[in-house]
Amino acid sequence: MKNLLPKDGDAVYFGKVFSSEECEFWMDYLLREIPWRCDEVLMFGKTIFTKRKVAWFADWEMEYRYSGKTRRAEIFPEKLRELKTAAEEISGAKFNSCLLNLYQDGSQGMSWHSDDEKEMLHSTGIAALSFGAERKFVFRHKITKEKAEQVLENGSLLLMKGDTQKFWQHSLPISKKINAPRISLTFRTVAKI
Ligand SMILES: O=C(O)CCC(=O)C(=O)O
Ligand SMILES: [Fe+2]
Repeated sequence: MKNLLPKDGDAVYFGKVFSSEECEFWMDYLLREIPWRCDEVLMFGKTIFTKRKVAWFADWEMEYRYSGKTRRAEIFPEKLRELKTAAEEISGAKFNSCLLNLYQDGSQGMSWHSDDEKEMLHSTGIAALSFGAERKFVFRHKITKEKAEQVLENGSLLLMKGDTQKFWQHSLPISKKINAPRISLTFRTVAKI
């Protein structure tokens, strides 16, 4: 367990928290059972559809804002709660929602951003579980432009908390060498509105 950031935030990498068998089970389950769809995001005032696919779940049918758009989350499927419970037990925090991301291969990634929507309660942080292909995850300080990176392993957990979103952006860079899918589950706490 280590903090990946030299200052202004806590990004704790727990490494692998699931066995290979568990990873295989979850990858298969998530690919088959999640209603994946392309995401709509606002880019320079225009709506675009992402190559990456997403799904949102929450404890109740909540509305939330992400990337300039208001969406509605579906209720957590019972099975998926097992992953939420695991993320909560390991991180010691509680979450009420989850954004799942599916990257079919290394041609799909996520550009620089902070998860700093005002409805997000930052005290608990964001816990990200990774399954499938190993991908590099990079942090960049908003002022000094310092960088920190970590390869997110199959079955690993990353917890971003404290001032991380305030001072750092993060991204999942494209890597043409990778031709297997990766799924991330990013557990969050959204304020009731
Ligand atoms: O896929 C990842 O690990 C990162 C996802 C992310 O940054 C997000 O969902 O906000
Ligand atoms: Fe993010």
